[in-house]
Amino acid sequence: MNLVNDDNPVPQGELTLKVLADNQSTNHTGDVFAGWVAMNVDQAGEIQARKVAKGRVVTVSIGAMSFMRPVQVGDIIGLYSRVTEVGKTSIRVIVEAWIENDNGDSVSQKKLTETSMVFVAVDGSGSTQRINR
Ligand SMILES: CCCCCCCCCCCCCCCC(=O)SCCNC(=O)CCNC(=O)[C@H](O)C(C)(C)COP(=O)(O)OP(=O)(O)OC[C@H]1O[C@@H](n2cnc3c(N)ncnc32)[C@H](O)[C@@H]1OP(=O)(O)O
Repeated sequence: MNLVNDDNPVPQGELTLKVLADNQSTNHTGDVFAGWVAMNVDQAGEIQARKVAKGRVVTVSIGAMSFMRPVQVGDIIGLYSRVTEVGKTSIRVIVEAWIENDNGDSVSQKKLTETSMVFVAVDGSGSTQRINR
């Protein structure tokens, strides 16, 4: 499966999180750094996985991420997520990040990145927890 592509012109999944790239998202040259995007992708995936686990989850795996375009300070990033598999204790979530800017008349959406993540349901002490379905 080719996870990173522009074949789908609209985001797939549920809008889970919206974040604004600000001055704290940049490196010393003023560019928004990939780690900031990855952190927000991780958070969106966690929010979606928690709904299934009905409790605490931890990230056990993050797939490859390619960044298809630069992010500018002031850009709004929409994080869309969908659950694709639920195991005994694990939840696979695909997260897409889109640059979404609203100029008042129209909203432009450009895909930034996409990845597949696996979260594991855990209890308060961090031990795996079976998911009740
Ligand atoms: C300039 C630079 C700036 C940088 C700027 C900062 C950058 C910013 C980047 C941020 C990017 C975000 C990055 C956040 C990433 C953290 O937050 S990392 C820290 C959070 N994660 C953790 O702490 C998890 C640590 N791992 C663990 O505690 C244990 O491995 C776990 C998750 C409890 C699992 O324990 P285990 O004994 O392996 O359990 P086991 O029964 O074998 O497996 C449980 C389930 O997981 C599945 N599983 C296990 N391993 C895997 C795997 N590798 N793949 C898929 N499934 C797996 C199993 O198949 C099983 O599934 P089910 O059949 O039960 O459904």
